[in-house]
Amino acid sequence: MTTIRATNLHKRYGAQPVVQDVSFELAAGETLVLLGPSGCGKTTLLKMLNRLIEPDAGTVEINGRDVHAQRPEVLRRGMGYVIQQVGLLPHYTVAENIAVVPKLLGHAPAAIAARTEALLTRLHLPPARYAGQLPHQLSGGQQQRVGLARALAADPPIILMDEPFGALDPITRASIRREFRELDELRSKTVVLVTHDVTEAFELADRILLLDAGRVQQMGTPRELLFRPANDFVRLFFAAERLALQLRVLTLGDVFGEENLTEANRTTTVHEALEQLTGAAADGSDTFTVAQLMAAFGEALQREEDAWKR
Ligand SMILES: Nc1ncnc2c1ncn2[C@@H]1O[C@H](COP(=O)(O)OP(=O)(O)OP(=O)(O)O)[C@@H](O)[C@H]1O
Repeated sequence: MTTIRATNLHKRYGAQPVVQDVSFELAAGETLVLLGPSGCGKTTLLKMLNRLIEPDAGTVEINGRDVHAQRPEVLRRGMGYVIQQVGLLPHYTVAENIAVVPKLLGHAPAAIAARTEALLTRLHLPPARYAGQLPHQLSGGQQQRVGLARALAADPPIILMDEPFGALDPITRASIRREFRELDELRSKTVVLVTHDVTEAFELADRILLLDAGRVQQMGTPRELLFRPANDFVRLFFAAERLALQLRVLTLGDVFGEENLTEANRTTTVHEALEQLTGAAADGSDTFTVAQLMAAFGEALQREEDAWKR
């Protein structure tokens, strides 16, 4: 089922077109990453989805209803929103910050408390320690987790995220990204996430919408963008990190053949497998070595490139 449908969106500021004729459809449960260079219109496009910005032309429908037919504040309560600056209320505790939207929606206090506890636990912020703290007592990564908990608190079916990990150092960023991927809570949600970080896009996206100067250059799976770029812009955009991205796109199933693997292993990416083989937790019980993996990866890449050429 289509959850979000954007049709022929246009936006200009003065003479500068910022979003030009953008259309896309998103199914329930999909994660779409809006990717592109600085100033290409990602944030503007995201904000059109919850009416923080109104388009000059074009429509946005959520579950078949034009967002223009809905009051912005009602629309926004149904869509979680996470931004880089987090925007926690400084004089409210972590728990109070998370409860803002459920309270507005009139949820019962006991239900709100239970939900807050569950979310904090799942996001590795033990409630006994963190629920009563103020935002300034938390690290940037912890604040970002609270921002995510707040967006999830009222269990909205759609979550919009604008550079949610942008303010974090690279190590915290990678670990929060991993938690984010593994959060059951998010699996069923429709997520639209803005980033200019190519690796982040490849790790999180079901599909990527790559923009340049307000225009869609290509929309597709990470694999499609990497192996079947629609134009030179797309090809060059990924050129510098091509190998790292190929490691993230190809799975053990692609490399060794699905029939040779357990179900759990098939969808492990080559990148993850390399981390496991070389990381601190490696216990020597693996059925292949780094050298075997890299050789098979090289062959799989060749097969992939040949397949797209045909
Ligand atoms: N309120 C505004 N008035 C005038 N120009 C604006 C306004 N908001 C955005 N712009 C311009 O529109 C263009 C797109 O901005 P937008 O924030 O959507 O880009 P972005 O892709 O999200 O960029 P970044 O990755 O740097 O955040 C930029 O050139 C920006 O300067």
